[in-house]
Amino acid sequence: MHLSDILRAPKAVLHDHLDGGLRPATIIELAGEHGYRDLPTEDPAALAVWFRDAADSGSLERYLETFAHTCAVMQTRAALERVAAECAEDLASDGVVYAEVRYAPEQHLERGLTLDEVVDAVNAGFREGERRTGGRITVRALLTGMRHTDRSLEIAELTVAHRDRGVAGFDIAGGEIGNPPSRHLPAFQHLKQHNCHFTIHAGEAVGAESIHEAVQICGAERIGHGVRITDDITVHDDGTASLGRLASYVRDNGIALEICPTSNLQTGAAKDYATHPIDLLRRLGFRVTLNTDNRLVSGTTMSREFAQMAEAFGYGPEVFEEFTVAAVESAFLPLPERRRLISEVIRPGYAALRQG
Ligand SMILES: O=c1[nH]cnc2c1ncn2[C@@H]1O[C@H](CO)[C@@H](O)[C@H]1O
Ligand SMILES: [Zn+2]
Repeated sequence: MHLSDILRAPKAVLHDHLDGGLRPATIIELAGEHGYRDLPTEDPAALAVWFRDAADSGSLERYLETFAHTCAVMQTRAALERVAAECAEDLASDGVVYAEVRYAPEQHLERGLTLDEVVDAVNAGFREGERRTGGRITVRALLTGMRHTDRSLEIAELTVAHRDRGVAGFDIAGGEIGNPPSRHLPAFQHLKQHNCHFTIHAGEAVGAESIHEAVQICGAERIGHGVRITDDITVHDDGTASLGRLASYVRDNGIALEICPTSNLQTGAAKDYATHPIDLLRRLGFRVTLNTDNRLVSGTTMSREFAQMAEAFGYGPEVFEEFTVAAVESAFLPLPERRRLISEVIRPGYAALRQG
């Protein structure tokens, strides 16, 4: 598949962090405005390389340290609006037609904004970005609770309060080791009580037990990463595979896995593209979606993830159409909107690609 076709293909991303995807030049400008002096360099190209290299350590904790610089410059209404608008523009120019973009409101309070003001600012930025692209993209926010802090219930309440106004669901993120999903059970119970959507980062730095908690104790509808579901899958010498009870449950219930290959290589959740579990999971019938995680920190785009997977596994447009349809089917959007996106945007887009 040619890069131009990959760029043109309609894409949907369910797992993309707002604070992991800033334009390097914007970080530098905002740092100037905020009086933030701790950036490792003031050259945009060098800054992009710095993020990717610093995050490429094989450890999730080290990967997450780089976010101190992006969060530092996302502390005012104007900065949040700008970053969100640019995020929508950048995704749209990469061919993304639907995006769920997540961030942790609690990380943007250093200069006096309230949680509600943070959410309003980011939403205003997304609306502005959608408008600038002429409506080529629809963006929804997911609000993230940080797993090492104690604000998840508050963020779950914030999610319920802002739903139907640009916020589609909730997530927890941050260091997985020592902070299991069950630690945030009250947040998930609140969301369930209010019929609200949520996904959980699980099975990235910790194995299947984290996914078990996320799905069976907390009730996650989707799993962020989830690659370590392979702990519960045995691949035999003849290439066949046996699934344990948890893997079967996740597959048979169509629980979407928000897979982010490049990020996994940086954090050590996977060894290389060629042996990334995405292909095994897809062949076994899991609901696989392909995602960026952090466009700046992982030095990637949706098109780049597609291209890496095309190279590693020979995927063509059929597989990318399958991933995209799976993503939209698992989106936290009302069903008629999901169906409309699939029948009016995704299917025709891939049909046009096949006709050349
Ligand atoms: O792959 C990941 N695993 C766990 N946490 C992450 C990942 N990527 C980003 N964040 C965390 O989510 C916060 C809100 O967006 C970021 O600040 C970062 O700390
Ligand atoms: Zn993530």
